[in-house]
Amino acid sequence: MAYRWAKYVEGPEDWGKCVMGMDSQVRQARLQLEKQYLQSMQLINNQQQMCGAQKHRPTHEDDMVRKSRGQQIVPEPLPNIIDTEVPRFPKSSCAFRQIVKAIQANEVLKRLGEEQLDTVVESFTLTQYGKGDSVILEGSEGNTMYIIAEGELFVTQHGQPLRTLSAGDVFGELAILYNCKRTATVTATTDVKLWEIDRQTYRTIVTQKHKQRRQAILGFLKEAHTLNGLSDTQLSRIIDSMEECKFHPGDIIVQEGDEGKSFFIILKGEVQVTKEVNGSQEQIRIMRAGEHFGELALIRNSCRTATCRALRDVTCITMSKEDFEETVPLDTVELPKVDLLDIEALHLTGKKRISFPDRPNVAPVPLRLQDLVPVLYSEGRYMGQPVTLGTGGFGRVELVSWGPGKPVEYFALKKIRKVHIVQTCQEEHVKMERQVLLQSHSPFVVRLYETFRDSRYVYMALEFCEGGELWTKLREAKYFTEEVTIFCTACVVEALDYLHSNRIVYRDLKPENLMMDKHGYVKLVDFGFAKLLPKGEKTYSFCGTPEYLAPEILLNEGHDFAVDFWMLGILIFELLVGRPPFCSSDPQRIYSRILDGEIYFPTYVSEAACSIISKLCRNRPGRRLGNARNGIRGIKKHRWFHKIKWEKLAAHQLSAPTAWLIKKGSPYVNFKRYSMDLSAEEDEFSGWDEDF
Ligand SMILES: Nc1ncnc2c1ncn2[C@@H]1O[C@H](COP(=O)(O)OP(=O)(O)OP(=O)(O)O)[C@@H](O)[C@H]1O
Ligand SMILES: Nc1nc2c(ncn2[C@@H]2O[C@@H]3COP(=O)(O)O[C@H]3[C@H]2O)c(=O)[nH]1
Ligand SMILES: Nc1nc2c(ncn2[C@@H]2O[C@@H]3COP(=O)(O)O[C@H]3[C@H]2O)c(=O)[nH]1
Repeated sequence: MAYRWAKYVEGPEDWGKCVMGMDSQVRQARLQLEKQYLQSMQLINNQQQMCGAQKHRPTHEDDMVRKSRGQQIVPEPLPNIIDTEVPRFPKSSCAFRQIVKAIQANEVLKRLGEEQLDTVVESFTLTQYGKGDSVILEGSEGNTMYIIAEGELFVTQHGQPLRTLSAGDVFGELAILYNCKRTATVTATTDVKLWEIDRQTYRTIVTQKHKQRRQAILGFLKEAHTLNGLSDTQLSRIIDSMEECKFHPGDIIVQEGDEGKSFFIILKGEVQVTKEVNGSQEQIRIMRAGEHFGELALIRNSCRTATCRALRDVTCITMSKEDFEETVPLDTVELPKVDLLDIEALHLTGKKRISFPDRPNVAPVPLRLQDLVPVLYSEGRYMGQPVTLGTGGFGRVELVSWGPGKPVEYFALKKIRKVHIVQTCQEEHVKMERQVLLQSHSPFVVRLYETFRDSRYVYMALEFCEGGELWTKLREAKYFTEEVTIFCTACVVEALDYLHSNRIVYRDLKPENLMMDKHGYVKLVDFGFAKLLPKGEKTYSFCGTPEYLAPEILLNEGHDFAVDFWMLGILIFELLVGRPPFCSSDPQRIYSRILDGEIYFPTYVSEAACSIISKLCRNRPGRRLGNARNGIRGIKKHRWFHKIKWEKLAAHQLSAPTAWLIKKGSPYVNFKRYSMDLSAEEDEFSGWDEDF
């Protein structure tokens, strides 16, 4: 289908949140935004023209639907990386510059902060290969990234020549982010010298630096008397909303008499504070790293009371008044004695937050593996073979029911190959999946009745979602109507609400992980990446599906519940459009687009949908809808969801607009057909699975 694309600019109520930095710049940027907004609204309404910069218009490749399932990036166990000392290797300034230049030419790595960059560069080691040596073999697992110091190499794929690489070129760069398979072979055509760095070293540096920086900023915020009394969780949210800005010597950051719109914390450099006395500027003080300014006008709702000027190169983190208010209400700034988020949570639970229908998380009678029998295909080419509902790298999910003489009741039996789990070091994740699912009692989360084990498999007896996968339905329909999308994602919001209030972050939202019951209600399945996360803490594992990864995961900044809101925004987009907003056959391009953060919408997408997606997919996690002080209620109250009666949805009292997607017939009619699994599985006796 051919349609036009537009870049959405958040509406007037969001303008203050769109722009950070100096007040005078804010005013200019607002005018610009206002102009763009009016233009884009006109264009969206007319559905006639492109808005935004033409040169960024999505290419033909972007326009294609996602035909294959998103490849999961499995969290990698990296024990104690955070506490490890990274090796450093002194380099000549010429070598240093060569490495910096190569990094800065890379779409993802160029976003490293100054301190991270220096340490990363120092950690590269020099290695040599002879003419004819293969440095990378297509299909092998990658752990190292290279920059060519001297010599030439040749790239081939499936035996076909691709290109020549020479001094300064980077290759094998994806391996620095995660454990991926090499996509091409790289062979030295001369003797070569290469700079190399492995993933563990890179991640250790980046993660350590982010942690140190976060700790330092938290320390500064705790010192700020105006924020005295805010909890660590609130301060952490403030950090998640703040952006870095730089000023040159002489720049006026805050002008006396101007309207105050943001406040600043100095990370580096010196800021002079002056006040006008009898027509001339009198210095009041010099402020340095750790001190903050610009809060007075913000709190008093008055004009700036002094001028603040950069004395040398200054780096600050800054936050707008609107963001500050969204994170922590201003009227509580001076005297919050208790954790507001706790009060909010109490208030919510007291208000009979979710009234689930009475569905205990247990099967009618105790389940035993020997009581379950496979359901067999009753027609077609697989007639008489066991019904497989789905497969994954782990094994498969089969349809089973009680044995003869019992009432007909179906279960989905997930069989996980133990050898595979041990080989890929996924024991902890499978255990976590079991723990989270057994503890979850929500109609929007697939129920786990019982788990079993034998010498080859661990088993999960799951509630059978007979409506099938949303992914398959989406491929059949190409894209969903707004009504269907609203309903599906409302179910997801309920699931996230439930999980987050139980401190569980999901981390793998996508249509492939959503299934429907027979009425068309949507449930989350596949909790392989779910994690219990204490309040205010971050987790650092790199995992998810490329198109759905949040910027903070890509940047190894540490992430928390806000990644689920980002992924919700991507999901809404994919359901409405048929493909995610950041899409390419080349993962590097996906990542660079995610980090650029510009979303282009086909013009048929409603303004309300553009608005909610843009708010969920804000780059800074602290600024995302769902992560502000109203929590997930902020999402539920968004106008895009105005037709959803949340209490009725929770009680399954709404008729699902998805019902027409579900075929009637055999219990497996909504599933693809699979032939029988004939592979011989190995035994595994290490005992990691004794809880199953
Ligand atoms: N409760 C269920 N009811 C019906 N079918 C199911 C159920 N759970 C899983 N399936 C089917 O099995 C497939 C694989 O299940 P699941 O996603 O849980 O496994 P996974 O290993 O975690 O998969 P992947 O390797 O894709 O991550 C699903 O895509 C779906 O088709
Ligand atoms: N797939 C592919 N890789 C290329 C190309 N040109 C250079 N390379 C590099 O070859 C490398 C092979 O291993 P990786 O997949 O890790 O990373 C790949 C790229 O860095 C190209 O055109 N295609
Ligand atoms: N008025 C005043 N502002 C100061 C002083 N020292 C630092 N500042 C900072 O200068 C800032 C100017 O902008 P604001 O009035 O928003 O907030 C002010 C304070 O954060 C001082 O002695 N007087």
